[in-house]
Amino acid sequence: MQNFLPVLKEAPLNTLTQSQWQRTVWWEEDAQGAIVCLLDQSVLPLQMSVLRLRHEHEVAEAITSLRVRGAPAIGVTAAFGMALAAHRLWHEQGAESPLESAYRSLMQVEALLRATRPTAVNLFWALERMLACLHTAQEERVVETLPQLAHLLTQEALRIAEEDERSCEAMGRLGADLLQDGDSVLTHCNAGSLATAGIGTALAPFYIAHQQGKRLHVFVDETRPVLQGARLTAWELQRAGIPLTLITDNMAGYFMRQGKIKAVFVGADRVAANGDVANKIGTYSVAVLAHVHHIPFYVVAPCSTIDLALETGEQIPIEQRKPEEVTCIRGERIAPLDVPVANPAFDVTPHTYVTAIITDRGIARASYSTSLRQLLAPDA
Ligand SMILES: CSC[C@H]1O[C@H](OP(=O)(O)O)[C@H](O)[C@@H]1O
Repeated sequence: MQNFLPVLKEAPLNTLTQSQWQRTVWWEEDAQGAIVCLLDQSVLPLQMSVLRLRHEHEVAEAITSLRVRGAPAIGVTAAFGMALAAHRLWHEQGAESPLESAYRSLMQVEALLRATRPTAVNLFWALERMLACLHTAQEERVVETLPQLAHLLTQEALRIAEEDERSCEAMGRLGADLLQDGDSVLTHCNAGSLATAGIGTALAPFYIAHQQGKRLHVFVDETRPVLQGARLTAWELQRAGIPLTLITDNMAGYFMRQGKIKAVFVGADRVAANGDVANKIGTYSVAVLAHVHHIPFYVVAPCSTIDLALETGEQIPIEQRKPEEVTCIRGERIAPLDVPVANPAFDVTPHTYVTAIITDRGIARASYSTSLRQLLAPDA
């Protein structure tokens, strides 16, 4: 059920509670069961629509269709999807339904959610957390009934969401220390509150610096083909009162050469052990341009985005998305019929172009093979 709300300059906040208005993904329960609530990012900024999902298949579709997107946000959403499935089984099969069949069903749900998108490692990190919770419950008989299992999974998913909120704040504070009053910066895609359960990754330093009174100007790459910059980052920054200039992706070099860009801040979908970074397509081009112009290129990513199991970025799977994202804009065709199309959704920036990786546990600098492992060490 979607409730479309007109997006005015300031939408009617009484339509949504202040917290819902700020949030990307959240959890609700009612007499019929549980609900995964999502701000539908596929229709922003022209429409403000809250999706209220009661089935894990709807959650999987929301991730695949980018109604919710952004590495941390899809991890949190998938975790809620696992908990939602447990609540659905409980309400459909009854509180006394045997746990063993529920465990089998939930393993199938995990496989469904795992298959939604291949690049952002947060999705798999969050599902591993939920699987660990499930296996512990099963092997140590932590729970005796399906309602207890549903509650246990819900608490784990809520912890994942709360941890992401805190990690966004931590990255924001560390990143804000790298910003001076009057800085003009550039960002690519959307790595803001819409991409997380908190205030964002790459945009978090801008929000914190703004709160600290530092005057910033943000150049926002529109980020073809899905336009996360034009549609989502511009919307977020405008609502936050942070001055911005929206540019097309092919303008970044022009403004760098004019000396208009002091630093670049981007998010990440997966960081390999050597510091290679997978992020939205076009990030590599921005990184090379920044390198040529001696502009610091910062990656902002929580430790849940770092994949030490992959030695280099060459091993990161790159999602290939449907041609219509390139040949159409909002359903309007802009290219000839049957034209051959390539649509990789991400690229990999070699660590040599990365000035620093700002994480929730600290700032990693080269050599990343050492610094990232130190940050992720259990006793760090
Ligand atoms: C904070 S992660 C944001 C990250 O995710 C985006 O990809 P998508 O919109 O396809 O989910 C993009 O790579 C952002 O940097």
